[in-house]
Amino acid sequence: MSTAASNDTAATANGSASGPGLIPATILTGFLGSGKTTLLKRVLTEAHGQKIAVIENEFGEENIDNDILVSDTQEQIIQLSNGCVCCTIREDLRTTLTDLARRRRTGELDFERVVIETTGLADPGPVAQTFFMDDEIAETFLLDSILTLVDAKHAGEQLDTRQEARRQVGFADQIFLSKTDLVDAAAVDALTHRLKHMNPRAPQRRVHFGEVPISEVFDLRGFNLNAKLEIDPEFLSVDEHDHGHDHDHAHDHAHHGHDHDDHAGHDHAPGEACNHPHHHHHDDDVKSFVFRSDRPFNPAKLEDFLGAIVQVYGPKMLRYKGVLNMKGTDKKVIFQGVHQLMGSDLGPKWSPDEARISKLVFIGIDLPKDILLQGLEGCLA
Ligand SMILES: Nc1nc2c(ncn2[C@@H]2O[C@H](COP(=O)(O)OP(=O)(O)OP(=O)(O)O)[C@@H](O)[C@H]2O)c(=O)[nH]1
Repeated sequence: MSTAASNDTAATANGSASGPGLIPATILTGFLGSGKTTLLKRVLTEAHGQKIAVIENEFGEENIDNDILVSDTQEQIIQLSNGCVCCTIREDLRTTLTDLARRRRTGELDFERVVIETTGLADPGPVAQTFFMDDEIAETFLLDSILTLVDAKHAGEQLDTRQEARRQVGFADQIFLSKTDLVDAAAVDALTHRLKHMNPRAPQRRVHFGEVPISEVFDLRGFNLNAKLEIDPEFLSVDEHDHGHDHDHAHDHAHHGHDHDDHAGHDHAPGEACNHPHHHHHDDDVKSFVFRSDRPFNPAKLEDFLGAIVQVYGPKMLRYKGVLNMKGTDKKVIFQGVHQLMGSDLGPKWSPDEARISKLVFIGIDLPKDILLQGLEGCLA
């Protein structure tokens, strides 16, 4: 069972966490061997002048499932980059973070941000939730984003067979594709497409042996309520009809391929045989869908509905995020959540010439799309 499922905390508003003085934290995740350490090393080398505390999670799979982030068999290495300080402690993540913050306050340690590299088998959900469930952590740290490395060579099989790999994609605020040098362009395209269906809101970027500008790694504010939503509207309109049926390896490729190709811009006549790798369909359990409406929400109804929904489906709701048109305010309401924890924040005003369209994307495991869409429809004013 996933650790996330054991979290039965009631929905909690987390508000905006972007105040000054908060220490930004980045979660670096990705399946075994996907290139996390390679990327981190590059970033630490490139980040001259920045002091970065790195928390390496070397947790066994059993520990992850039994007790979130407590390791009793292996060391947790907290290491500060740029040759500052290295120390080793054996604690859970919360204690580790609290301790880091305390030592920073007392001047014992000096760092500007924290990177947590999770093990390749970790579900990043509980790691992310640590930042919202503990007041002291929430007052000290700001979860900047979850970065997910995806190994272009092995992701196909990993996503087919490993739920952790799919969850890592579902949680991502930013996806980095590694090892694209080992596969052909069509395979990369197919993977990109698949990942986008699983998580339409995470931008994807190829990285060759971790080479990525530091500006694309830090201060993304991907997890932040006032961050802008990165959803490609065109993609999602394709997604709507594309996901109305089960994907199946046995499907007629030419038929389905046509839908995909319309979107991907690869033209071929309907029914024409096509061996483009897009046409290997996957029944990924991590899926996404979008709610959209030009009618405003009734805030009380919406709160009741979502509160009830997360009680039931929270463990399956990896990420949900949206910009809402709420009755009673002329500001955008930015809403997001992870599992049972959700929060909202007032964003900028709708501009006079802008259509006030609510958009809410859900990324989760076998989510009851119809129940959610109909329920949300019922919350409109
Ligand atoms: N060809 C190729 N190899 C890469 C690339 N990025 C990383 N690698 C190699 O992939 C292997 C695994 O990389 P790591 O950075 O150790 O992966 P990791 O995600 O930290 O691995 P775990 O800690 O085991 O989960 C290493 O041999 C890297 O050199 C890439 O873009 N192309």
